[in-house]
Amino acid sequence: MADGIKYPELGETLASAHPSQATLEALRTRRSTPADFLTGPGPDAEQLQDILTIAARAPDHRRVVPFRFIVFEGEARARFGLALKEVFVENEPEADEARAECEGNRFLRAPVVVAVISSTNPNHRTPEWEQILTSGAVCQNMLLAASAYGFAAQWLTEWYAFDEKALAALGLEPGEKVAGYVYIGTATEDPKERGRPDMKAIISRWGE
Ligand SMILES: Cc1cc2nc3c(=O)[nH]c(=O)nc-3n(C[C@H](O)[C@H](O)[C@H](O)COP(=O)(O)O)c2cc1C
Repeated sequence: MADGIKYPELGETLASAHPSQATLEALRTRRSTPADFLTGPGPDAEQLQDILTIAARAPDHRRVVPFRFIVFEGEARARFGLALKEVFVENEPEADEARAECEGNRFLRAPVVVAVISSTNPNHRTPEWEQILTSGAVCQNMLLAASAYGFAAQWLTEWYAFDEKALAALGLEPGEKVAGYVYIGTATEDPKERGRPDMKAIISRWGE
């Protein structure tokens, strides 16, 4: 646990709400930063531990904990990249070397990459659908915690979240899936606002 960071004890009474204009403003203006626009520094060990601990507080029906994290830092990013490159070349033997090199460098785009693994228990009383949703909430919590620490981030899947050989290289157990690779670092360029949902189109009031 990071020095000075206090996590609640089991059974401790907690605030039922956290009124904060700063939080509202951060949520109103939240944006992902594309991985290509990330660089160092990234979170240090204590910050990352806290970011992961916050992410793991996502809503989780009956505390199944249907997720786990695989962290990529330092030279592990390049080492995993070699495995990705190998899979890519096997899948696309016609592709040129520059493209293969690019695939091998994917994890080098950010100082820290966290693979959020959806690891559901299909035999549990909690429907698997709910367990899957928890992993999405974990990823979003991670983005918000990273942002509150001053880091930029992006939640990606890309092809290597779905390729069987890439998943084997990642070390997934049967039935596990990648909910996302969360790239965390410092933005080289601030993002611009993108289109947002037409709220009128997505809100209805039942019975009206
Ligand atoms: C499960 C999931 C997977 C995603 N995978 C990709 C991806 O592979 N490539 C990509 O460009 N964006 C991907 N995105 C979208 C980005 O994370 C991001 O949401 C998008 O760039 C819009 O930016 P915003 O978060 O600021 O709205 C994914 C989002 C989710 C929720």
